[in-house]
Amino acid sequence: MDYFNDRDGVLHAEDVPVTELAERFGTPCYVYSRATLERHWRAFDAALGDHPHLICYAVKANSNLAVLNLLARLGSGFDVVSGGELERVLRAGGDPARTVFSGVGKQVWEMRRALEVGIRCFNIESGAELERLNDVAGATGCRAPVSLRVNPDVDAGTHPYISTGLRENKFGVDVDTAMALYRRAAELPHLDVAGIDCHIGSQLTRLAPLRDALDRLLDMIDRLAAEGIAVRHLDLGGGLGIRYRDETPPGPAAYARALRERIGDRALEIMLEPGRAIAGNAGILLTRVEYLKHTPERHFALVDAAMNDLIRPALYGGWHDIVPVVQGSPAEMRAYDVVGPVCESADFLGKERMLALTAGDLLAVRSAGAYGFVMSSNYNTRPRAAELLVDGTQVYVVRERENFEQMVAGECLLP
Ligand SMILES: Cc1ncc(COP(=O)(O)O)c(C=O)c1O
Ligand SMILES: N[C@@H](CCCC[NH3+])C(=O)O
Repeated sequence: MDYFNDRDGVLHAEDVPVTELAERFGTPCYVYSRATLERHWRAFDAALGDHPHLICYAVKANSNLAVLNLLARLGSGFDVVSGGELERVLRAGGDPARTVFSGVGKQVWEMRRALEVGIRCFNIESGAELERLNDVAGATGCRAPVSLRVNPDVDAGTHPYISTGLRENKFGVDVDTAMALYRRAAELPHLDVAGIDCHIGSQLTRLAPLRDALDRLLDMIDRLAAEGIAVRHLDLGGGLGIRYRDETPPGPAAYARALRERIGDRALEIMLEPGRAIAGNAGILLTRVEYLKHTPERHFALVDAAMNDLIRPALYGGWHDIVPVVQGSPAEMRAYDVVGPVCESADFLGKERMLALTAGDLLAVRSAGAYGFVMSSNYNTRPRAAELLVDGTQVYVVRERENFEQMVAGECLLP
């Protein structure tokens, strides 16, 4: 079931014609489907069934407060990577006791704040960070729950920019270093060894690398137990891919089966940090064709969304389906490069897409719910787009389009 689908030749977001959204709220804008977000979150939760578990949605994928709030209401946990994301979770009604803190560069203020609100666990990525957290916790008069993020050196088979579990990546620590750091953590007075963690990359389309990583972690868990260091949870991070084009990634059910099989009867709570798999296909970017431009080399559709709105095509060569909102155009079908107004040749949303277009047509860029708005910027002093959330026939403006004053707020002229 796709909650973005054609009805009578018009793309709908749940029960609302997307044409109506464009008319009422303008373009470009992001449109999210509440039903899709819920269905995806519940699929993870159901897949782990009665095994003790916590789904910590990766806030970075889509951090809109309304999105976080609806997941919090389902009972979701959260994975944050900054003090800012932690504040978003709190503002959205998320439970700090279900929140884990990942990331290689946690600052003292971020650690302090996370301790103050009582987060579930710090995913520690280096020896220096471990020592710093012990000091901060000591000064705060508490014990900090920790996991070590293991870099298992497995090839996740994804784009190099979003691969994180290889030795050359900055993330986590190798197995031997992690073993030594666990011994150190067990000695430090202000740390509580709670779990073990890894995250090998994003947009994974095969289970094999996840299984390999899991096997390495389970082996470590058994060795640590033999040394008297008991970890209570196993956090395998996020990473499950989605279908942008023709990928066939494993779903949460297959993933959970593989996990439970291998974990066997070890008393381990399972944590997962899915981001893209929950939000990616729950959103579209709506844009309008401003001009058509035909050159001897190419046909261009110049649209009102750009790389500042959706940077994935420019940054990773990310492929997003681009579909007309209204079917049945009489215009000639051509291979269009769909490009924005930004002054960069990397400013494209898609290349050589077969489309029948007329200026003024609406297009939907699909699979834009994750790493879309959150990676947007004001480059070329373009306002960041509005975000809408559709729930059946209801439409909520969950973030207004920026105005010029907001874009220059905090800047000043020289005296
Ligand atoms: C530590 C961590 N957890 C979770 C995620 C979420 O990943 P994804 O959106 O691929 O599920 C990421 C991003 O890749 C991450 O770095
Ligand atoms: N921003 C990336 C994913 C990054 C994952 C971050 N750990 C993307 O759009 O594919």
